[in-house]
Amino acid sequence: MYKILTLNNISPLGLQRLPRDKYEIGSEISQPDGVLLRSFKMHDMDIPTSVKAIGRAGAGVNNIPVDEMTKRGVPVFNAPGANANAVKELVLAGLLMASRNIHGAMKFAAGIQGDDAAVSVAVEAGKKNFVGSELPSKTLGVIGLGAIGVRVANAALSLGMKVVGYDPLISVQSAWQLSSGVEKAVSLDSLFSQCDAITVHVPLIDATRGIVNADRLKMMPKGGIIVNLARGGICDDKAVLASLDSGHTAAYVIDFPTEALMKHAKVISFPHLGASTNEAEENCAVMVADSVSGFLQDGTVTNAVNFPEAFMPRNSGTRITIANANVPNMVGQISTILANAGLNIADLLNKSRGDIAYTIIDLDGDIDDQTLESLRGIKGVLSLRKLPPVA
Ligand SMILES: NC(=O)C1=CN([C@@H]2O[C@H](COP(=O)(O)OP(=O)(O)OC[C@H]3O[C@@H](n4cnc5c(N)ncnc54)[C@H](O)[C@@H]3O)[C@@H](O)[C@H]2O)C=CC1
Ligand SMILES: O=C(O)CCC(=O)C(=O)O
Repeated sequence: MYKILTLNNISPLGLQRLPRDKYEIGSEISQPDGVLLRSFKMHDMDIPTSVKAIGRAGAGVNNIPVDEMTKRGVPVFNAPGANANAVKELVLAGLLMASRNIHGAMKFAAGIQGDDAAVSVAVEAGKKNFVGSELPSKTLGVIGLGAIGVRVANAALSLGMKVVGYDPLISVQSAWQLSSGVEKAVSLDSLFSQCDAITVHVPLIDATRGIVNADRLKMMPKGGIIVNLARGGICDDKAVLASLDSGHTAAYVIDFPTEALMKHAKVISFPHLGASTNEAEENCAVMVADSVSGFLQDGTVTNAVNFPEAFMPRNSGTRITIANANVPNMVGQISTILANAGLNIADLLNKSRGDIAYTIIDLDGDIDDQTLESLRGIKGVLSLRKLPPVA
């Protein structure tokens, strides 16, 4: 029986992928084998040593101590692209809300008092204060062309906008999916200087913290719109507020409001709503539950942010999996110990990613505790698991 601790509500469709004859699931589970979460902040949590896998039902993993888990040899899985359409739709909504002053106009309309005739007079008199502008005459800058950025860029093109993108680390897959109509910015500064609206779709990491800052906001034409549905911290909120106050920036759409942001008339705040659709919640939960169960039951690795992809079909024997530092002669040391124990390797897969390597070995016969301890004793081994033969 595997024990799964849930730190947030996970869509039942995902939890159904973990059958109850094999999985005990709950929010109060002790000594869990796996953890499933969404935005719960794990940095201050004492993560039990029983944890073998963590599954983030979403994209961003800045709420998880990934480096610490890597040192423990614990994979952290996410659900790449599973909520991208949901975020794209809210970005487009935010862009339209800002460019058509929908937010202020709705507040005005909700505040009108009186009978039908009075309402009609107030509506016609008040609407001049909310004149907006249309998207086709505008240039959108998209920073980060991954699962979400590509969808936003392509959708904005189809709405008639000119689109400029920036992503020095763009993946081959994203490059294939990106419309050829999206122009490439040579630098962030160049993107800011040519865009009327800018939307960020990068992870929050040291390199992206504060990339929307006072100097770059000044490079934008007057009346610009900033959309941040990625993470608080990617935009320097103080600089954005100052630019809104000066009248240079027209609107800020944010999915991570703070007290100061929420009070501001030119800020459109959403309550971290980007991925909150039934479809996205189900997609994310299913994808990550499958990754976690694949790892717990078979040692396979799909969509981990800190482990290499690793898949080897299961034979009927005992399987061992080893995560170790990516240094020379690890496989040599492992196979020597197995040979000395009289164990034959039926199948072996060894993959690496950066500083970490991961090995799956199917054995003819069982492996005893002493041999397992010898393997654990190899310098550089981070974690080792023995998976019983498939029933
Ligand atoms: N508001 C919400 O509910 C949601 C927010 N997000 C946020 O959006 C972010 C992006 O999500 P996805 O597009 O799914 O991730 P992704 O991993 O598919 O794309 C991220 C892109 O950012 C690029 N990138 C990384 N560093 C960069 C840099 N310094 N400059 C420019 N580009 C850089 C990468 O090359 C990659 O193409 C997530 O990390 C998360 O923080 C994601 C889903 C929901
Ligand atoms: O689970 C959520 O609602 C948040 C989604 C998110 O921020 C992400 O996937 O990075």
